[in-house]
Amino acid sequence: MLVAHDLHKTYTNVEVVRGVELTLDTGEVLGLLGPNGAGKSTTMGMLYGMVVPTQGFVRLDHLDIHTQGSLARRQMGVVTQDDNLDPDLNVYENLICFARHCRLIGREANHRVAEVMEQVSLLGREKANVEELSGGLKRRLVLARALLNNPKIVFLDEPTTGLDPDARQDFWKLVTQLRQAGRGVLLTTHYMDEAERLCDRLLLMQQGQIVDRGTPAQLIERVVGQEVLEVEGIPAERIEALAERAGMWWRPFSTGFLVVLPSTDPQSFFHRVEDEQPSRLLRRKANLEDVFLRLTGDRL
Ligand SMILES: Nc1ncnc2c1ncn2[C@@H]1O[C@H](COP(=O)(O)OP(=O)(O)OP(=O)(O)O)[C@@H](O)[C@H]1O
Repeated sequence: MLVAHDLHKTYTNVEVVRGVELTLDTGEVLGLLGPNGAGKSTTMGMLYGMVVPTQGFVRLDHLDIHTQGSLARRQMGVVTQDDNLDPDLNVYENLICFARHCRLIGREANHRVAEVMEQVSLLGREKANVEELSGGLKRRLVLARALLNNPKIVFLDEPTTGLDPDARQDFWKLVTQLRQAGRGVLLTTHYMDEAERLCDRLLLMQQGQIVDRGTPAQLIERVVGQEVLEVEGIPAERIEALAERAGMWWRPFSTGFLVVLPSTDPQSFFHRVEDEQPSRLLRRKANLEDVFLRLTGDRL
């Protein structure tokens, strides 16, 4: 449905996005992950037509985003990083104003506003002032606004940043419902649990380029492996020696180290580390955060 080919963006001689290729289908959640400044928001901006690419193109079905932008954008909903709601208007007024922008008027507009409010569980709060809403409710209102034009694709740029765990889970349910309703969702997030839980496929970005892609499970298995150890209380040289003898990747992690367990005979390796008498030793399944640490050397 959405296709981006060879996208580049240069700002004042610095190429911040370099050769991005991606597709997004109906009923699919695609995650765009990467450290701060990797180029995720710029890429997203090019996908929904707010940032003009220096090179490359984006198509939604047969519409070119940059030459047929207004037609294409009618099929898109965008939740940006900032809430950008009008603080002088209440919840209902924020939605009805945007409905007009989507060319909805009269009863049709009222009907659609009621529908999206129900969809994001905001019914009953029509008269609430935007400033009175919690962070989670504001995010739901921004999502409701993005859904007014019944978009095929919804762009969510770090939608749950700053939300408490309950509000994040509420938002996750809404994203799952969007997927079930057959919409394509493009999501950026710094929360690896969120990406693992919600996304069908992931693209990992670093310094403007996509450095790896796959399902969460594929990336974890391919980039890290099945299991890792979190180790504290032994010298770096010992971990280095053990890891290098087994040919396994390791790195400093929190107040200790992270080391990958070999897939053949992981138990022996575990015992060798245990014999060093660490003050803390945790054996656990590898996760997306480990993938990220391995690929970028950074935390998200
Ligand atoms: N309008 C602009 N003018 C100049 N440079 C810009 C502009 N917008 C973004 N950049 C630069 O492009 C690079 C990529 O920024 P972008 O916001 O796309 O990264 P990001 O991966 O979304 O980061 P974050 O996770 O912090 O949101 C950064 O170095 C940023 O400073």
